[in-house]
Amino acid sequence: MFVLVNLKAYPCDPVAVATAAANAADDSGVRIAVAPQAAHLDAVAETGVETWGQHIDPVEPGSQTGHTLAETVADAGATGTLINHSEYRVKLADLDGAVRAAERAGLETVACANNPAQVGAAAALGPDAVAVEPPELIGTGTPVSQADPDIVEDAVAAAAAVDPDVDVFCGAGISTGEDLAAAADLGATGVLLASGVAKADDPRAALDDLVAPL
Ligand SMILES: O=C[C@H](O)COP(=O)(O)O
Repeated sequence: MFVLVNLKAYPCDPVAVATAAANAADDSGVRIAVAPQAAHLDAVAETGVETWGQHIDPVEPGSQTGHTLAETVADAGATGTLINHSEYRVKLADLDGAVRAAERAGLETVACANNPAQVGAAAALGPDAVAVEPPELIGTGTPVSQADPDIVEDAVAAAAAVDPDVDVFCGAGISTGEDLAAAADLGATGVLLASGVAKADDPRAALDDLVAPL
């Protein structure tokens, strides 16, 4: 299982969380990545943790003020990026363009989707993985694997029907090892989570609990 921790815009210390994640990954052998704000990519990457962007734009180098360029994200030390997070949705054409931009820059991609139908559409664009997240469960602490297990299984089926090479992750409300194990049982090969770690008093303890069943 891949554990992708999105720090969103939470007022946490990104380097402290990244250091905790790097140590938890080293000690457990579990793949853990951290996606900080774009301005914190360099500092997070310097901790040695696998570092991801939260977003890239479907633009090429050049006259593109205010956009997040895939190459810059890679230069800052990221090896992958989220695209189309529920809190930063993009048009289908821009999702396509962002996946192509990530390929150009050598970034791995996780395209987010709200439901299995969107998972199928996103998978058709050839990201490395899709992450299904019911928006109403984000930040609630109620895990998608418990509140809506069918959506995870249906997302796995929807992606497999389009492109069996696209991995399926799930997210929303995941914060414990039990949640992570339930996601794996439903066919997910990774989880996308945020508040359970970014808002934890002790991020290292939260991460250790998450990966304990693996
Ligand atoms: O990117 C992460 C997801 O939106 C899940 O957030 P959450 O773990 O706070 O529910």
